[in-house]
Amino acid sequence: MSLTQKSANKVCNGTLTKYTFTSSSLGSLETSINVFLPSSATSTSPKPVLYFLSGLTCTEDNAAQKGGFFSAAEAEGIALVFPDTSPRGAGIEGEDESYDFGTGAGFYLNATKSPWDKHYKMYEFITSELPSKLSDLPIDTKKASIFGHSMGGHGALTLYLKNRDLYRSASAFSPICNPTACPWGEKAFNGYLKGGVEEGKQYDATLLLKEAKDGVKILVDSGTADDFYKQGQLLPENFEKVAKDKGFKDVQVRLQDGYDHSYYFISTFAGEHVKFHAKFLKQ
Ligand SMILES: N[C@@H](CCC(=O)N[C@@H](CSC=O)C(=O)NCC(=O)O)C(=O)O
Repeated sequence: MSLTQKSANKVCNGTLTKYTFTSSSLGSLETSINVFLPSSATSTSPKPVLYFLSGLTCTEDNAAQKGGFFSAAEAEGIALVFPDTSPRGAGIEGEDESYDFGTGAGFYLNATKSPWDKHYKMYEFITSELPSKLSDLPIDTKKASIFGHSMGGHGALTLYLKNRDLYRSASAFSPICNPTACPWGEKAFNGYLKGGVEEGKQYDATLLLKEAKDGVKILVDSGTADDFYKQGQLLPENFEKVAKDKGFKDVQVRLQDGYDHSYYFISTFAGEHVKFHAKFLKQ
């Protein structure tokens, strides 16, 4: 087993375990994940998995500690995996200077610009290396879905739309829906990608949805009192317009009255999101 266990806590009758391992995708840096296993998970009854991608400044702990996902995951018999949001300790100059680039802000892409391209490969990490690391756990990684928050919502939507064979459904809380058209996305793509925003189009959920074949299963929730929404960082209206234009019946974009960008919002709708994915994971 290449996972090193750091802690384990019983929660909602299941178990949350923190593991570390050395990641090849992230240039041989150590990374940490939290894994929730429902009490029904056994080697003879492995459970489907729902990956949660967190937002800017987060580690693997924010959503585990504040998301409120465990009760629904236990009831549905679904494992949850919470990875970190970037490599840590790459030693790149400027890596820790801002909250929205570098450490804690990997943007779930594969960097192509030096010096970021050696370590900042969160796309490869989540889609390929992470599932392989779960092989000794009672998890059926062939039954997988993905969700996330803000930058992690962008990650969930784009990884799903680019890998319909890997994930059955995607959902997101306050996602960055159209990163080629907002300041956070422009900064990330210009910083990590040789081709800048043009190269970043391959990581833009609204643009990917335009090219998607029908059958997409997506739930998006954003709050009307979210300052980042008001500043035009999230642009759910652009994503919704494409879904409507394409006639995608299984794409829901909901604006929730009075909710902000915080984990209070996420925890309010956490159970609904887990149940949304359970429909597809248990088919
Ligand atoms: N200036 C703030 C911005 C950081 C922030 O709000 N991060 C959000 C995600 S934003 C989009 O990806 C977050 O989830 N924060 C952690 C939390 O536990 O709430 C700052 O630097 O804090």
